[in-house]
Amino acid sequence: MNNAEPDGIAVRGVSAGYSRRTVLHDVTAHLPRSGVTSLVGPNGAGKSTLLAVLAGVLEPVSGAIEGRGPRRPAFVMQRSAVPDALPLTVREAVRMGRWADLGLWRRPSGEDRALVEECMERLGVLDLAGRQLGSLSGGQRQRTLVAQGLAQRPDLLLLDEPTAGLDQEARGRIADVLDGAGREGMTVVHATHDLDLALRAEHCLLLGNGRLTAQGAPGEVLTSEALRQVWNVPEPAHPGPPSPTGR
Ligand SMILES: Nc1ncnc2c1ncn2[C@@H]1O[C@H](COP(=O)(O)OP(=O)(O)OP(=O)(O)O)[C@@H](O)[C@H]1O
Repeated sequence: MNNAEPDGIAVRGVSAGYSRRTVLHDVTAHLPRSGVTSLVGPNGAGKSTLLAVLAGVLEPVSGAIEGRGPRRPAFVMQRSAVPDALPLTVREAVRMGRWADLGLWRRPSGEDRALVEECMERLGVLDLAGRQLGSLSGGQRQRTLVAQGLAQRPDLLLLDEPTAGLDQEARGRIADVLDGAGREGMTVVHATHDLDLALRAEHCLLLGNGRLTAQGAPGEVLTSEALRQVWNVPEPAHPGPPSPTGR
């Protein structure tokens, strides 16, 4: 399935922004192929902007992305970016994930239909297949959007805060699905404020103020010292509670 460069995806000196405002500055990073990378950083650090550049929907001002592979990346946006009133059922929304491969005229094959059912099943929304998106809870809608991303069978699966506002069970299910997608050969990149999810990834990029602060194994990158620095939190006068990484 995965036709990206064997070494993964290279982000080379990427600067990007909106109108004349540059918000991402000279980011050089490596995203390992067939695995999960988490993007961590405070609000406004540039995580969504980097995802948009990786997705190819935002042209960088300078620099380049190499090794994305020939297939169009799948970009699962924050569920708040999807209008509530979209008149679609869950099954129709997940089916839309097949559109890029089908083109305008080809009807979905049995294989396409089976893939749609499988993706709904993996995200636990099969029993909601006939429900309108607008009638779902936030977590159910989020799981539907992830199912739509998976149904695209991308080389590169990008997700913006896929577990935001979800309960423990739904977070665990999405984390399992992302791990599975990585094992199946997809390169998965997600922006998150969920440190547990970030720590489950194979690789992690820490962004602060539009710049890459650190990259590597999440347990090495997400130290309490590094998190304090990018979040601009002063050193505690007395030793505080241990960080999630225990470092
Ligand atoms: N469409 C846009 N037009 C103009 N500025 C934008 C746009 N999207 C984001 N920005 C600005 O770019 C900067 C980086 O935003 P971005 O959404 O990439 O950060 P983030 O790390 O994803 O934040 P969060 O954790 O809050 O989602 C912010 O200062 C933001 O205000």
